[in-house]
Amino acid sequence: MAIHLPNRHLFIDGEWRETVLKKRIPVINPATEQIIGDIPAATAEDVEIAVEAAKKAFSRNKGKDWSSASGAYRAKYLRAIAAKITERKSELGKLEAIDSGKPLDEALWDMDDVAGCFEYYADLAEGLDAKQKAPVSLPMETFKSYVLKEPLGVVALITPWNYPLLLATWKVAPALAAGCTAILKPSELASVTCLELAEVCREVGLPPGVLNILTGLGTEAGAPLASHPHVDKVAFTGSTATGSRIMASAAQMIKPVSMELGGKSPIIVFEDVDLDKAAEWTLFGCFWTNGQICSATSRLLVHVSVMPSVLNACQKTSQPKALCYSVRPKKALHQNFWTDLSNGPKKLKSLILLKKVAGLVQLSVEDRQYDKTLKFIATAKSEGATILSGGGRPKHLNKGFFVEPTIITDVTTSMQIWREEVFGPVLCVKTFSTEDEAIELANDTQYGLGAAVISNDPERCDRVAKDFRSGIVWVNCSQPCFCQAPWGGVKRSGFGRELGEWGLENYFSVKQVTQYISDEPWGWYQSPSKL
Ligand SMILES: NC(=O)C1=CN([C@@H]2O[C@H](COP(=O)(O)OP(=O)(O)OC[C@H]3O[C@@H](n4cnc5c(N)ncnc54)[C@H](O)[C@@H]3O)[C@@H](O)[C@H]2O)C=CC1
Ligand SMILES: N=C(N)NCCCC(=O)O
Ligand code: NA
Repeated sequence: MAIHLPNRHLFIDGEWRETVLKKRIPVINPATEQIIGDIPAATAEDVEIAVEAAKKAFSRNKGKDWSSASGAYRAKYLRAIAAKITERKSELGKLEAIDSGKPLDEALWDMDDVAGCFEYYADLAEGLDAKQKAPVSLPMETFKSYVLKEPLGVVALITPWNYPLLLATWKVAPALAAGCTAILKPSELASVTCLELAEVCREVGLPPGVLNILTGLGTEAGAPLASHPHVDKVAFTGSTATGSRIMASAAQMIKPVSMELGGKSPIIVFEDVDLDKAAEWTLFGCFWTNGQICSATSRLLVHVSVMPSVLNACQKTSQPKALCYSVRPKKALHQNFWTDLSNGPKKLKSLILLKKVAGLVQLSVEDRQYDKTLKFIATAKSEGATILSGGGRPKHLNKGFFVEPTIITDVTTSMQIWREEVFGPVLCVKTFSTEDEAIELANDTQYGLGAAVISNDPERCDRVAKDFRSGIVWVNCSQPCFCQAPWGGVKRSGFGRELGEWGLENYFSVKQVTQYISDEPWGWYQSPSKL
């Protein structure tokens, strides 16, 4: 049962609109390497029209139609969007799977998270009105002060391909809840579900121009959007290199940005653990979503006394027949589980599917995720590391951008595999003997997004959680993510926090209103009437 890819245009000012230059980008199913459709390729010309639409929508009817309407009013649209996503969950999940290459059940899980995130920000939007005019206590009785939280304006939301609709939602939902109007630019490698979000917005009657969705290349659509003078803020998730480029262009206009960038996150496994649990979280932490998560715990630090048994358990668990690194109920594997790939790699949990760019998209070989991952593995080998398991393309699959889950040992801290983000299913392993040594190795990175500790000693977990230099810490788990809790990094993993109430603050400007409430003259000058 093949799934039909809808033919879409750009979504601007509440309507489908063909790109000015009529350019399109092919959509490739990474499981089959086949072109299964195409998406619009916006350019600066389209950006101009979309930004204008968002600007008008922000101030339409003096803001009463959106930006200064009540939070409760905006919440209704967010709830309607959530309901439509839920209604279309199975179709959207399939589209996400064939576009991004993630297993179908993971894509379906993402759709639940998308709907949940819209609902969550609807709740926060409803709470906004009561929180306005929050008083600020001042040290002088003759003054009174309060705070107004106002939407920042037109915001550009630029997102990557690993969680196409979910990471878009992490930005769209709070931006709209706050009263901003937005232009979303998803990744050219996976935009299909974001275009379906456009259709959802159209169906629920979101006021025109409130959310515009432009698909296209980073350089052709993303760059002119980020640098547009009428864009008041850029919220970005993606590579550190692109984040740096966007910051440089935003600096020209003193434009605020928030940055969710890469990572090389550690997971520390102490000697006091249950081996099965430790192995499962280690594998899930690095191999879930094909290892393509910015927070993947891709550096395993394991106590020297349990290293052989932990690795043994990991190797056993990552064999196709002992599939058990999903947090959901385990499913039996079909013997020929990789043969039906037409709907996406739905049963592939042990074989990891990677994205690759081909066709009309002009990117260098280095940017191709599949080649890049194999190159990382080859470099690790040439630098003297040992490929303990995996390390290549699965022999029985000759189509599709598949790479085996790979575990690498004999790693030193100067090796590329220790220092650089792979964004693929590659785990590198080092041992430690003391807690101090574990922390030092964990923090030996220019990144600081996630970090995990696995131990049965709660005090040790507390100490380690404090010592990690990261924005996210997982204790006795790795990767679970709740939209109520803050998400973001330190160091070169970026700054600013998404999700939770922090995610909403991203889209506000805070205005102080200070009032002089005394009847007495201020008294700095003599009263003119008394001169
Ligand atoms: N932190 C994360 O969640 C992610 C990290 N990455 C890392 O980035 C590497 C490369 O992946 P890419 O998809 O190429 O990431 P990328 O950073 O190039 O792409 C992310 C988004 O930025 C846009 N973009 C690219 N160049 C731009 C520019 N000059 N101005 C404005 N927007 C621009 C892209 O079109 C896409 O929408 C991966 O191998 C991985 O290491 C990739 C995706 C997500
Ligand atoms: N849905 C979960 N658990 N995580 C999403 C992480 C997305 C990221 O790479 O930024
Ligand atoms: Na794709």
